[in-house]
Amino acid sequence: QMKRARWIAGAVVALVVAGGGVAAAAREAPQPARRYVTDDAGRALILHGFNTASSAKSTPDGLPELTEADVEREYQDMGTNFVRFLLQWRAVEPSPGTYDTKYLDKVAERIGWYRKRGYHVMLDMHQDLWGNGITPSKVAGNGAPQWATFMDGLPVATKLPTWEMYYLEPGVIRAFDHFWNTTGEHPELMDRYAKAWKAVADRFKDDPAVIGYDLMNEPWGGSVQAAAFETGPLATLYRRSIAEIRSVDPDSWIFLEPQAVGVNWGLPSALPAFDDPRSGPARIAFAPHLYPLPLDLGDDYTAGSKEWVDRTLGWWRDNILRTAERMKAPIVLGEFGLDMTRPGATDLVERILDVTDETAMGRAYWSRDDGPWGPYDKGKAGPLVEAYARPYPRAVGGVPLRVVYDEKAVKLTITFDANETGATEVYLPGKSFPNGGKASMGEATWDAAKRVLTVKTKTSGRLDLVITPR
Ligand SMILES: CN(C)c1ccc(C(=O)NC[C@H]2N[C@H](CO)[C@@H](O)[C@@H]2O)cc1
Repeated sequence: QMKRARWIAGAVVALVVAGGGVAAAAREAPQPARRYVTDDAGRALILHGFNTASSAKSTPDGLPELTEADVEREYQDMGTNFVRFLLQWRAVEPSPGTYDTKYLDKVAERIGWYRKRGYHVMLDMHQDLWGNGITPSKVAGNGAPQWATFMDGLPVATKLPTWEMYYLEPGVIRAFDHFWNTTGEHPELMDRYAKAWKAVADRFKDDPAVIGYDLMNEPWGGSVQAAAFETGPLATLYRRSIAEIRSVDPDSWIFLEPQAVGVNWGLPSALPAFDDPRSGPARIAFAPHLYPLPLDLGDDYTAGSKEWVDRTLGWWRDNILRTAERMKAPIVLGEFGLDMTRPGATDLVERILDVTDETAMGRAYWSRDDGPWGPYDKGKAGPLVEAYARPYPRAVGGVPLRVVYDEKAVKLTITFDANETGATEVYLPGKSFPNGGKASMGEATWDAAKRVLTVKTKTSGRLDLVITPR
């Protein structure tokens, strides 16, 4: 019966998505704008990594279960260069206006493990369902501290068939309504959140590994939804947080997410453009998530439903590009992922990696945790390791136009408009590039320990840099 109910719900939502998709398809398919998150030298970065880690949602200290050896293994196996590192507001600010420097020290220690290996760290103020305090037994929810949780005695079930349904519980809606000031009774909460970001930015503004801040994970508007939410209270929170961050940190990138519901599946976001009060070009990026609806409804990326998934991927791509164009922002796909034991899972990961390559998006897989979704399950490498260990340009000395990896020919082609920002660095996995790689132009240096080929090319003109095995 439950499955039937889910199907009916899914059919309704699929019609909405189809409607959205048809409407979107009726318009000109948008082209990637070739905007990138850049490093201090101005090189375009292709961010390729994981969310680390979901375990942070429930650990008492709000830190992910992670060792430096885990970071080393990830680098050796997959050559990633990026991590979306989960923070918890409850740990940053255990009581109003008091910031836990010991927690931030422990975060800094973990960032150090990534810094040693050349990673870029995006700090994610993570929440799901508001906070751990939405149920007395803490069975669901993470992120917000207890002192910021006001449910006015409204009920929250202690057992629901799926975790997402907690978002509809009266007590959870009320907690969000107070935070967004929809009730008008707690205007201080948004300000506290923005100032918590100021405290984090003040701590990490000079850390060369910290690329920036993902202001809120999968925002949920409570009683206010869709465009009213994204252009209303969500935009207000982002503007206030940007101002607080920029009051101490002029240079880190700021990553803004749309609302999760609908947009994760392919519906358009109404997120507006945001000013960046820094001297120099804006450093504000758009950071959506991608979870194809047919998979959320229990389908696999196989047989008949593969076509549907590909259609929703097309709508998602077009709508994300339209929002990024409105924002004049580069795109980092903050989350995508699935149970890697499902049929077609590896094909879907490879398809999504191709979409991000074609559209200049960074990407962080959900998630690094041990288990059937992750690269390792009970410590054993699964199919995701090979799929994720693909050759890619970590940094490009110019503006990339196309990145195409021809697996059969073992050939990576990077087309870019060269500039004077520096050399291009390419990660080459051991499986297809056992002895490293060679470049079709410029001066190439192979670092066998890091498995990185650094290519000094001309600093002007449109170049087609082709990398093949040495
Ligand atoms: C009803 N709402 C608001 C809702 C429903 C479903 C998701 C979701 O699947 N999210 C995908 C993944 N992202 C989180 C972590 O950010 C994971 O726990 C989810 O699997 C989000 C929100």
